[in-house]
Amino acid sequence: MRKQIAAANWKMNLNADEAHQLLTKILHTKLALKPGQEIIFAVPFPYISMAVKKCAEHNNVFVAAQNCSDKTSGAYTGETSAIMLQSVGVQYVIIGHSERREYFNETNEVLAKKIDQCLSHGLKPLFCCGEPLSIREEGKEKEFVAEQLKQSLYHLTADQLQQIVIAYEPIWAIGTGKTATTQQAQDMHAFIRQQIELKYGHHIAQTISILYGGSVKAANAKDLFSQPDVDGGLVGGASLNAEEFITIIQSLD
Ligand SMILES: O=C(CO)COP(=O)(O)O
Repeated sequence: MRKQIAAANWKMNLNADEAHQLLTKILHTKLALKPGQEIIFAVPFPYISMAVKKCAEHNNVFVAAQNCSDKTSGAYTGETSAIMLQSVGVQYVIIGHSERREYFNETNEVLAKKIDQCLSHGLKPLFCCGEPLSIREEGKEKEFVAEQLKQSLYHLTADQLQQIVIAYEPIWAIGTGKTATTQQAQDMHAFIRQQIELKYGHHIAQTISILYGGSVKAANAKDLFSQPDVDGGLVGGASLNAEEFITIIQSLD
C-alpha cells in the first residue's frame, strides 16, 4: 500500500507566534489518521525545531524543510545542509519546488545533487515537478515532466528511489486558484508512475507516493485524492488556515 500524504508547504509565511498557533490548532484536533496516512509540515527554517518538538508527540506527523544545500558543509554563507536538518529531527525536504527553480535558478542538475545530499543523510526528498502554462498550451507537458524526472532522479538506485515522494505541481495551478481538473491530475500522475515503471519496474512504481499540488483546498481535496494515482496533496495557501488544512487531511483516501 502506498503512503497517502497531506503535506503543508507554508512557504515564506507566518511569524513565530502564528506558526506556533497554527500548528497547535491542527495537532490538537482529533485527526484520526488511518494506517499509511501521513501529515508533513514544510515550515520555514526558523520554526523547524519548534515544529519537530510538537510533531514528535504525534504518530505519522513529520517536519520537512523547504530546501537544502547541494553541498555537504563549508564556506557557503546562508546555506543549510542536509546534515544539519537531519541533526535537528527533520524527516523530509522539499526539493525542486517551481518557485526555487524559477526565482533561484535551480536546475535539474543541481536538484539531483540536493537529492543525493538528502539521501546520504537519512532525509526523504519530496521532489517537485510540473510544467509552466506555455508548455501545457503546446501540449508538451508530458515530455517536460519526463525530462525533469530523468535528469534529477534516474541516477538513483531502486532502493534510493523508494525514499522519494514525488509532487506533481503544474505551475499554472500554483497560487492561482486554478486547479488542474481531477482528470488532468490523474492523467499526469498515471504518466509519472508509468515512467517510473519503465525505468524501475512495476513493483517500485506502485510503491511511490505521488502528491498533487496547485490550489488544493478543502472544497476539491476529496475529488483529487480519490483518483487512483493521486496519493495526497502538497498544499500551499490552504495549509495556512487550520480548518482548511484539517479538512484536507480528512480528505485523504
Ligand atoms: O506550491 C504549492 C505547494 O507547494 C501549491 O500552492 P497553492 O496551494 O497555494 O496553490
